[in-house]
Amino acid sequence: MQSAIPVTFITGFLGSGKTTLVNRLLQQKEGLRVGVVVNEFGELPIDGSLISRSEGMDIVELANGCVCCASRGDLEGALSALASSGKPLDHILLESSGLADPGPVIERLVSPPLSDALHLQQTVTLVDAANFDRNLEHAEAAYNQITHADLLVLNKTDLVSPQEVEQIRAGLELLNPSAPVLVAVRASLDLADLLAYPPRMEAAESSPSLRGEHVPHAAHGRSMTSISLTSELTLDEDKFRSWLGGLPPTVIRVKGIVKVFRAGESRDLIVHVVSGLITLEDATEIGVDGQRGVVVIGSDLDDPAIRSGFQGCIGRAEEQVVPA
Ligand SMILES: Nc1nc2c(ncn2[C@@H]2O[C@H](COP(=O)(O)OP(=O)(O)OP(=O)(O)O)[C@@H](O)[C@H]2O)c(=O)[nH]1
Repeated sequence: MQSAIPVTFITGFLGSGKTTLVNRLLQQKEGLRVGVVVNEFGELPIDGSLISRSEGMDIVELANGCVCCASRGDLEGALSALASSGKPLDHILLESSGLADPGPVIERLVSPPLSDALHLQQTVTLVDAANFDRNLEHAEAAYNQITHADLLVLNKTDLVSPQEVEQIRAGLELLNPSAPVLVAVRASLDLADLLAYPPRMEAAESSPSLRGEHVPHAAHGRSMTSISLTSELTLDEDKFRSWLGGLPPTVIRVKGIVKVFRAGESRDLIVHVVSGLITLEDATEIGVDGQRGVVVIGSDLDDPAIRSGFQGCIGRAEEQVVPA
C-alpha cells in the first residue's frame, strides 16, 4: 500500500499568483509524479485550462464554489480520484480558490479519512504585494489565508518599491510570526526548496488564535459574487480591451480565455485582470479545447450591465453571445 501522499495546500487571495506557482512547480517536477487539484470560485473551469499539462501529472478540477464550502464528498472525491488515478503519486498540489478560508480545509486534510491517505506537508500562501492592504480590507479570507500559512510567498514584488516590500514583510511577520516569508516575482520558487520548507507546525495547527470559525460564504469577502460569461463567438479585441478597462473598481478579478478578432484573423487570448491591471496573452501554447469565456468577480456587481457590456464586444453583428 502507498504511504501517505504529501500535499502542499496553496492559498492566496484572488490573482495573487497561485496558478503561476502551480505551473512553475510542475515545470520542475523532473520524474516526480504530481497530482493537482484546482478549485474555482466561478462556474467556468478556467484554472483547469491554464495549468500546463505534461507527462507525469494528473489534474482534477473542483469547480463552482470555494473549496472551504465544497461538500465533504467533493474534496474527498477529488483527492481520492487523484490518489487512485494510476501510478502512485509523489506529491499533490491543492490550489484553493482565491476566496477560500483555508481553516476548514486544513481541518479536513488532517482528519480521517483524508489523513489516512494524505499528509498535509505545508500550507503555502501567496500574498499579492501590489494589493496587500486592499485585499485585507476586502475580505476576511485574505487575513485567514495569511494566518494559516506555514510559508508565506510575498509575490508580485516587481510591482512595488523595495520599501513597500519591507513594510509588507513586517506586516506579515506581525500577522503570522511563525511563517517564513519568501520574496518572489512570478512565484519564483524552487520545488526542491518548497518541499524542504517547513513541515507543518503542529503547534500552530492547534492554536485557537490561528484557527478561526468558518464563516458563511457571503462573509468571505463583503458579498463577493461572480458572473460567468461564455462565448464561442469572436470578440472585437479593441472593444473587449476597452470594456475591461471600463469595469468598475468593485470588480476585483477577471480571468478567462476568449477568441478575439483583429485584422481579419481570430485568435485565442488568456485574460487576466487583477484590480484594474489588464493582461492579455496569446493562448496558442495552451491549446484551448475547453469553453471560452470570462469570470468576473467582485462586490456589488451590476449583473445586467456587465452582461450587456460583454455582449457589446462581439466582433460581428450577426453573431450572438450566449451568457452562461
Ligand atoms: N507583475 C506580476 N504579475 C504576476 C506575478 N505573478 C503572477 N502574475 C500575474 O498575475 C495574474 C494572476 O496570476 P494567477 O497565477 O492566475 O493568480 P491566481 O492566484 O491563481 O488567481 P485566482 O485563481 O483568480 O485567485 C496573471 O496575469 C499572472 O501572470 C508577479 O510576480 N508579477
